[in-house]
Amino acid sequence: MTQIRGLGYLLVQSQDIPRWRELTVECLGLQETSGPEAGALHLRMDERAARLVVSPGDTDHVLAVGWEVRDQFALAHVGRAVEAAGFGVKVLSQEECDHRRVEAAIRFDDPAGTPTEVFFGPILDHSPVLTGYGQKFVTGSQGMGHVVLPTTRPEETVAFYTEVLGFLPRGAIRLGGPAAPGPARRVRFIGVNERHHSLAVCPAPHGEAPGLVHLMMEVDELDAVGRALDEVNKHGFSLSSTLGRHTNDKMVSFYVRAPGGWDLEYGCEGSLVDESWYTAEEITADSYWGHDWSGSEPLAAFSPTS
Ligand SMILES: Cc1ccc(O)c(O)c1CC[C@@H]1C(=O)CC[C@]2(C)C(=O)CC[C@@H]12
Ligand SMILES: [Fe+2]
Repeated sequence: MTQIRGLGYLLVQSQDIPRWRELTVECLGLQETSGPEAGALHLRMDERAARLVVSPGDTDHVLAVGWEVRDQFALAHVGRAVEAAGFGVKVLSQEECDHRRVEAAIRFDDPAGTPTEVFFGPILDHSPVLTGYGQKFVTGSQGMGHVVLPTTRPEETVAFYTEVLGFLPRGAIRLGGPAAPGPARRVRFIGVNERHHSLAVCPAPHGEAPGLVHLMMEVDELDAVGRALDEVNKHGFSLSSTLGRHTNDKMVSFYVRAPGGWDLEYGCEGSLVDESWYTAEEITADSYWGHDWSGSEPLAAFSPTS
């Protein structure tokens, strides 16, 4: 049984904070809030102080994927398991924890090179959550959403999350479709709670920045997804994929290119997994309908010139 309860936060760096604000606040309806870092964009989705923080910098890349555990005992347990697997673990200082607004955290790189943190004790903000469309973000026991990580070492990366951190396989899709020539390369979906996947590991040709394929956030109503889609188009953001419904988690979503060459997936109606009966399946289409990727600009993780 994994100690990890869900995706807790995501910290990224970007050269273009104003455009990030336009996308997340004006188009997607996240709440901008105050925070410890001057010049950074602190974004609220729920009662947590901030779920997504975008810090200004010279390059665009992930600073930390934050996984949440129940308490200090679970954190110690995970730290020991990661060290025993031969990975260097750093305990974050009080200052670093204050910056993230958590009680305690550890940090290590996963086999893909993703800066990974495990924490407990998020600090809450009890003021009303003011979202742009009156929508609620689906978080709570399902965590803040899911991330898809690119990796040049898919086997090691999946083995790390499943065997060291105890994440659960939640199926796969073959890249290039079921009849692709050569050895099968799979995107593997991995979960830790009732959300179908909190993580997906995507084979990628090279391992440089930004270190992310996408972040998915879920809202509680289709109208918010539609309204966000209108605003994304109105504000001239590049749609990586049109609206569609996925075959595995049944989510209705679209994908928009964020500054930095990776995507934000914005959706609703994700299904819940019942671990009593679930078995990992291989899907042969990413969607029942929609999700036209043909207008997508290349992902930074896939283009050799990034
Ligand atoms: C197939 C699928 C199911 C549920 C999801 O939340 C989800 O993001 C996906 C798509 C995963 C993946 C991706 O994000 C990058 C572009 C990919 C690699 C494809 O070209 C097919 C699968 C896609
Ligand atoms: Fe996704």
